[in-house]
Amino acid sequence: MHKIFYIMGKSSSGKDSIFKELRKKCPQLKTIILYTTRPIRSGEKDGEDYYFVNEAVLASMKQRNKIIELRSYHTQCGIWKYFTADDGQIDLGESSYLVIGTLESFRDMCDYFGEENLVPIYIEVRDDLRLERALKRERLQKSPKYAEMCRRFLADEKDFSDEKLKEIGVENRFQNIEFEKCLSEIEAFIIKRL
Ligand SMILES: Nc1ncnc2c1ncn2[C@@H]1O[C@H](COP(=O)(O)OP(=O)(O)OP(=O)(O)O)[C@@H](O)[C@H]1O
Repeated sequence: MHKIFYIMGKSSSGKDSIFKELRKKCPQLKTIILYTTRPIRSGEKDGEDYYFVNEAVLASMKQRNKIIELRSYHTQCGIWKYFTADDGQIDLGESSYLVIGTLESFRDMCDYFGEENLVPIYIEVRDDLRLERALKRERLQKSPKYAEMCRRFLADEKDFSDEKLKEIGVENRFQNIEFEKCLSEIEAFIIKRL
């Protein structure tokens, strides 16, 4: 049976950046494209970063029991939902997968696919450095949303408390200080388990 390697971490810890590089280094890992109702950001592509859908599409998938996990965020710009759908993308008999998610979605994925089929990968960055990176990234957006950035930074404290990390059995923590070093550590960790 193949595995789902599940990348988690606070906002601006580097999940997306690590994910993108891992895809190049481990082409045998397939990706799962999540769905979101949040507006598309500069530089993102529909069907690549996410499937950007509206509430009507979500409601229709819900009605057909196609939602594996769903998270809602009460943001400064309204409620944004992110979800994984049972849309035929995932076949653990065929391949392993590389996915980014939250602690809650990790739990739901464990319930759906079996705990033994998921491997958590937790990325960490010191708070001051993480906030600096978040601000730098936000400044590059066409309409920076600083309030939302701050809300996420504060919410992370609760969402990724030590108790919660322990609860889901996160043992594999990777420090993203030097990008290349962090990337190689995660790559080696994955290759060992493939
Ligand atoms: N090791 C690093 N050194 C410096 N900058 C980094 C490092 N890793 C990532 N970054 C930068 O930090 C910013 C946040 O990274 P990224 O978008 O990958 O984080 P994320 O965890 O996916 O964030 P979010 O969950 O908020 O979308 C990006 O601008 C990225 O280029």
